Amino acid sequence: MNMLVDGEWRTDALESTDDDGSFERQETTFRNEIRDDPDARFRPEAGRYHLYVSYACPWAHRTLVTRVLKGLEDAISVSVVDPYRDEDGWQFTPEKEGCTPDHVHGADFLRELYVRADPDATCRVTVPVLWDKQEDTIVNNESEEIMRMLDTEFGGILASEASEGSSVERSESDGVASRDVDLYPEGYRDEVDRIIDEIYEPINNGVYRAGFATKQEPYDEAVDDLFSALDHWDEVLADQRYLAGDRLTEADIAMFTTLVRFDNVYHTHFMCNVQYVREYDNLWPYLRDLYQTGVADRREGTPSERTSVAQTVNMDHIKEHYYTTHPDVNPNGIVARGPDLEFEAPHDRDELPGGPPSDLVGAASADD
Ligand SMILES: N[C@@H](CCC(=O)N[C@@H](CS)C(=O)NCC(=O)O)C(=O)O
Repeated sequence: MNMLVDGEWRTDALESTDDDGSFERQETTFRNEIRDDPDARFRPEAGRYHLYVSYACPWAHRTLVTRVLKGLEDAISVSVVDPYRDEDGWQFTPEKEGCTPDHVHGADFLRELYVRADPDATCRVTVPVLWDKQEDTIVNNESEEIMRMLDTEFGGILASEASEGSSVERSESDGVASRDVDLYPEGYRDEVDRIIDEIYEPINNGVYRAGFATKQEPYDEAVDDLFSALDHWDEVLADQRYLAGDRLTEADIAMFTTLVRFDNVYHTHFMCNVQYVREYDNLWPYLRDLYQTGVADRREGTPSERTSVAQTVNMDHIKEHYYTTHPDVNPNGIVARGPDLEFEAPHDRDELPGGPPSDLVGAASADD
């Protein structure tokens, strides 16, 4: 396994699969918080923070979806790494489609930023990374915590942007600023936390447990857990629009980034092939509903190109990453062709109670 040990890049560090063949995910290391509190070390400020992501990574993808739904595109900048990861870890290859330079330091490798933040770092070099340009360090590299911070701590920024002249104009023309989107609403919080926790092991991490298992038994266990959890949520979603009921929440974002990769990658590459998501009666329309959620373009009444969940999905990066980056799983690095999914097809989920927060819209409901 490739990781930093005392600030040095090592390609011979301990394995991530146990003796019994089960995949073990490592703990993340940078766990600071941005808080909307005058005494906090990291305070929400427009232009201060930067996100390092891979479009391929489901964990990083959670932060991108939250950033877009919250309207934080102008407040928090983003750099995108190359989807192909070799022995050198994540790298910046701006010449490649969909990738960017490291806008903050012009680094060649993501690991340089980890060492800059902690010269003695001993950890895996993972995305997402939330970087503080002011203190020149990593705030946090745990997706769930970053998602929560973007969701709950930046309300003041959006409100103040909206009260400035130019932002108000922008707000009226494309709905970017002053957005009423709370993805962790009062009254739903315990349920959202419970669901995020509940789906993590069998679903979000379950696909990896299946794909990286090196023995039959842990693979079987992972696949059983995964599909019983998917069956369960398919049933739940027959009567309610979202995982926590009638409101779109962070729990849906956590589920979305796994489901959207499922049929193209996990089904084949990770051998999660009991069933496709597109064969589920409710999970498949639910996935399309989330994919089509975005900010209303006020002229058209449909999600605008710039600010929708769809715009955060880069299937080319997703497929290239998984199929080419795990030689143990797919030694020849051939990228499986299909399936071609119609994420844009109508979903009829708007017939169920509830809907996206008031400033968001789903494409199918807008057509009605
Ligand atoms: N707990 C982390 C996990 C992030 C993670 O594992 N990211 C993967 C990409 S999908 C990564 O960067 N892996 C590189 C490595 O482990 O060397 C989170 O949720 O943010």
